[in-house]
Amino acid sequence: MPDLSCPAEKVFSWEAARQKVRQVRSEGKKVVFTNGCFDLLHIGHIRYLKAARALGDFLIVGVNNDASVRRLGKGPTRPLVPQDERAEILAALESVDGVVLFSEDTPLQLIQTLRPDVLVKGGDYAPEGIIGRSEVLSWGGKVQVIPFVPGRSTSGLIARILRIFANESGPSTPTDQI
Ligand SMILES: Nc1ncnc2c1ncn2[C@@H]1O[C@H](COP(=O)(O)OP(=O)(O)OP(=O)(O)O)[C@@H](O)[C@H]1O
Ligand SMILES: O=P(O)(O)O[C@@H]1O[C@H]([C@H](O)CO)[C@@H](O)[C@H](O)[C@@H]1O
Repeated sequence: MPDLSCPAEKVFSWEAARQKVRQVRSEGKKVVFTNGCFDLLHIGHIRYLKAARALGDFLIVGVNNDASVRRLGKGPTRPLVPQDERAEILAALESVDGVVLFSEDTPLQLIQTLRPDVLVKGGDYAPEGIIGRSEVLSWGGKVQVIPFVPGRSTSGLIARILRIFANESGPSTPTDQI
């Protein structure tokens, strides 16, 4: 019977992530970095992470810890999914090679620690607004924006669930198409 309580293999401490990235780079491979809250995963996340992975050989994802998400202003009830579960869920994806939690307001310190070759965000960000952009460019890296999957967001998913179950009795028929 597998130990279901064990932490995901691909969830790294900062130091373990730094060493892993150093090993990957020593093998001549390209390290891609992205970051986010990833509270309730949706198809936009999945396609974006798959596209990010295709930009290199090793994709490491920085994930805001719970306190960081709460300071981001996504709402007092966010995140819905606790940090260790958000990290383990992402680590289970084939596209993701490593996950690192960060407690800061931005991933800048983590980016400076890992020094990725490619920094990625989704199309909801303009290139010039991506934290860490100038740093990555300064060491010869690239910054890429992945096209946005329209109509897909965690907050949109939450709003849809609230709309459908507003009267607590839930839908008698599917009244709210995606
Ligand atoms: N629909 C989408 N298509 C492509 N990338 C996306 C999409 N939604 C989010 N992303 C990317 O996923 C990463 C994590 O974003 P985040 O967790 O904030 O998702 P979200 O759906 O926007 O959440 P929320 O609605 O709570 O703000 C970011 O880099 C963001 O650019
Ligand atoms: O999930 P989000 O809200 O897309 O992730 C945020 O991204 C910010 C981004 O990197 C700014 O360029 C980051 O500063 C913030 O901490 C969240 O990770």
